[in-house]
Amino acid sequence: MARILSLFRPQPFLGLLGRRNPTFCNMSIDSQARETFRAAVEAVQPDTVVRQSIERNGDSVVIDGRRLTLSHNLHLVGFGKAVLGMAAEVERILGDHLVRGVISVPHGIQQTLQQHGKSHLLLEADSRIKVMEGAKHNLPDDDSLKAAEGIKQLATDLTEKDLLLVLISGGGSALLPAPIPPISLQEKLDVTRRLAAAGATIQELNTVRRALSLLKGGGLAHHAHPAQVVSLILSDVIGDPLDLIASGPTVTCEMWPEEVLSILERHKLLSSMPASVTQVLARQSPRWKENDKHSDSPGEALNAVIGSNTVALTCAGRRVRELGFRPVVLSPGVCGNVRLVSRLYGLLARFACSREEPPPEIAAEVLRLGPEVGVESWDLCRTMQVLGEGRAEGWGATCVLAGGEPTVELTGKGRGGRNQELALRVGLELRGLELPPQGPVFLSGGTDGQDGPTEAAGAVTDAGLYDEARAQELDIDSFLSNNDSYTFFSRLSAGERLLVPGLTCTNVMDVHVLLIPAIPIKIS
Ligand SMILES: Nc1ncnc2c1ncn2[C@@H]1O[C@H](COP(=O)(O)OP(=O)(O)OP(=O)(O)O)[C@@H](O)[C@H]1O
Ligand SMILES: O=C(O)[C@H](O)CO
Repeated sequence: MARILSLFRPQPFLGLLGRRNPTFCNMSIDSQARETFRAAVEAVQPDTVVRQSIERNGDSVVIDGRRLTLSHNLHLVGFGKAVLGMAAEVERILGDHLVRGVISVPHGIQQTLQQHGKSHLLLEADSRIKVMEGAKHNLPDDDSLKAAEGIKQLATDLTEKDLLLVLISGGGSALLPAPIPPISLQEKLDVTRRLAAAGATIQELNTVRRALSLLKGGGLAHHAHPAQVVSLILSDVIGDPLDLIASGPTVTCEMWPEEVLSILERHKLLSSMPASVTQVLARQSPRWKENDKHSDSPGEALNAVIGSNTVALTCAGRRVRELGFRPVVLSPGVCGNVRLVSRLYGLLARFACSREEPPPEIAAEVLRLGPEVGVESWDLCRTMQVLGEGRAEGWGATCVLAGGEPTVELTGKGRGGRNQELALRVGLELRGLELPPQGPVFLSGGTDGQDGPTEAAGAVTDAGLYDEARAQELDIDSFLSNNDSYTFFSRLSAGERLLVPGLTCTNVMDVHVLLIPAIPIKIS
C-alpha cells in the first residue's frame, strides 16, 4: 500500500506556468458540466453509431472488419428503445439492397419523436421496414409478442443467400418475448416481474429470460440459419456482455437449467413457479430442437457493439478537453449503492482539491471503496495520479468521467431517481470544498434522458448545495430518507440544478462528470 500511495505524492508547485483556463469559453462550470453530458449523449445517438459502424463501398459493406456482399438480399429486424433511429439510418445507407424488415419498438415512440422534432430518427413513409410498437411501461405484452412472432417468421424464411441485419438496444428483452410453449406470456411476465421486485440483477434476470425464450440466448440466430447474421448492438449493460444485452438473441450460449433454478431459489421463487416453467427447465434438449427447421444448428452471428458507455465517455472527454479540462476516465462500470458511490466521488474531489499533500487516509479509503462500486484498483490509481498532477504540476483543471448504473435502496415513497439521489449525496460530500471562483461541480445523468419515474435525467451539484438548501428551508436528510430527490431539486432554486435534456433517443446507462477547477496556486 505504501508503494501505491507514494504514486500520488504531489510534486512541488510549478506556479501559473502551464495552467489552462477552464472558463476561457465564458461558460460557468455548471454549464460546462452540462455541455460535457450533452457531448456524451450526442456520441451515442442511434443514427450516429450506425453511420460510424457501416462502411459502404458499392455493393459491399464492411462491418466490424468483415466485408459482406450485398445483392438485394438484405433483411432487417430490430428490437429496443433506440432501434427506430438505428433502422432509419440503415435504410438511408443500405436501403437499395433492403428486401424487408420488422422492428419492435416502444409504445408511442413514433408520435413522441415527431412531437420532439426528431423526424430524422423516423422511417420514410415508403419504408420497407414494418414498425411494430408495444411493451407499454417496458413490460412484454400482446403487441410485443406479435412483433416477436413477425421477427421470428422473417428469420425463419431466410436462405443461405440472405443477410440478416439485427439491430439491438436496451429494452430489447421486453420487446422480443417468445415464451417456450407451454409457458404463456402472462407466466413469463410474472416470473420477470417477481424477479425484478426481489432485486435480481440484470445478469440474473436475463439468464432466466434466456432459458424461457425461443429467441433469446442465440435463438434468433438459430432461426435465421443458414442466412448470414450480423448484429449491431447499442449496449446498456456494464461491461457490454453480448449474451446479456437484450438477453443475447444472436449469441449462442450454453443453457444450464441448474443455474436458472439456483437464481429462482436465491430469490425464494422456486417453489411458486408455474408448472410450465419447471417443465421447460427440466428438458434436456436445447430449447429450439422441437418443431423447427434446423434442429441441430446453433446459428452463427457477427455481433458488433457499436455504441456503449465507453464511447460516450470517450467523446465527453474530447469535449471537456476543448473546454480546458484535462479528462480522466475513471470507469464505465460504476455500480453498487449510491451511498458508497457518492462517498467515492467526495473523496476524489477532496484528494484533488487539497492545497497541501492530501492525507494518505484519503487515497487508502479510495482504494478500499472503489472495488466495492465496480472500479478496479488500477483505474483508481491512474485517476488519482492525474488528479495529483493537476494539483501539483500546474495542469490546472481536471475532469473525472465515469459511467455505469449504481443502485438505490428504496425505503421511502418520494419521487426521484438514482442520478438525482447520487448528485444530492455528492453535493453533501463536497460541502466545505469551495474554491474560488467556484468549487468542484458534479453531474449525474441518465443518457436516456429519464431518471426513474421523473421528467429529469439527473442533476448538477456543488459544495454550495447544503447552504443553498438551508437558506430555502429544505431539509436534505428528510428528502433523502424519503427517496424524494426529484421533489428536492424541483423546489430548490426553482429547479435550476435539475438536468432536463428531454427525450435523448438512446441509452448507454448513466454518465458522471466531476469537474475540478484549477486549484489556486500556493506562492512559496
Ligand atoms: N424515488 C426514487 N428515488 C431514487 N431512485 C428511484 C426512485 N424510484 C425509482 N428509482 C430507481 O430508478 C430506477 C428505474 O429507473 P429507470 O427507468 O431510469 O431505470 P433504467 O434502469 O435506466 O431503465 P432502462 O434501462 O430500461 O431505461 C431503478 O433503479 C429504481 O431503483
Ligand atoms: O433489454 C434488456 O434486457 C435490458 O435493457 C438489458 O439490455
